[in-house]
Amino acid sequence: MIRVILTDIEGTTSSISFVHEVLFPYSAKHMADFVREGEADSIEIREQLDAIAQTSGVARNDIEGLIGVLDTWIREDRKETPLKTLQGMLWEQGYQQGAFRGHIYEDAAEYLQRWHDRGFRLFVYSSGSVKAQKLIFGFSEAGDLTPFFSGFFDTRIGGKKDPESYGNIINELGVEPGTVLFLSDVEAELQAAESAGMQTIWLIREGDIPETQRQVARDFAEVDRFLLQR
Ligand SMILES: CSCCC(=O)C(=O)COP(=O)(O)O
Ligand SMILES: [Mg+2]
Repeated sequence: MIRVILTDIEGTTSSISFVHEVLFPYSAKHMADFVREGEADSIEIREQLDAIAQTSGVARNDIEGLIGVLDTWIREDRKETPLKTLQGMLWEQGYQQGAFRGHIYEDAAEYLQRWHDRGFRLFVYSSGSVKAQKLIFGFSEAGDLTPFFSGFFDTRIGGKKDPESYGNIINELGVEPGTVLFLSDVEAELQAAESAGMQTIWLIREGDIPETQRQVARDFAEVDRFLLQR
């Protein structure tokens, strides 16, 4: 019996193109000034720079070198927690200034509401920081969807391809693993969630559906059919 739905964002509730063609370019454009201008006043920015220096080996006092690391990580789509934290802080400005609104597929917005109303507990697990998750759903094209969610998980709980991360989430939720349905467009994430005992559905929103033993859905309406059969 499914009681909890845990969802990925990019490629699942929201288009890959919104993340890669709107959010990532915005962070690439504004990151250097954001870090240079914010460092003196913001402990949170300084903490991320400490972590970047540690991971990269670039000297902590070499701000331009650390900005270079951030640029590379954005280009390479690295899921490094300090990058994700800084991106969330930056995107907050973009959402608040109306530079963009969060893309959520219509079916995702509709079924998140329906599932919430039917008593499922909804959670997000994304590489984007919890702040970034609350922003994309809070400033979405469909309005503020954050009230539908009971909680948010990001890379601080672990990487999305690591089975241990899903075990950590299960411990936090205090539920039986088999009562959790994880939705994602990335097979390695589904594999990791299954290793921890979760049920999974592979969202394939575009392109051909490959030969697979996995439960596959084109959209959240198809996920709902699966839920109704259970
Ligand atoms: C929270 S919106 C930005 C998503 C993001 O930064 C990212 O890296 C995508 O990660 P996901 O785990 O949602 O595929
Ligand atoms: Mg994804």
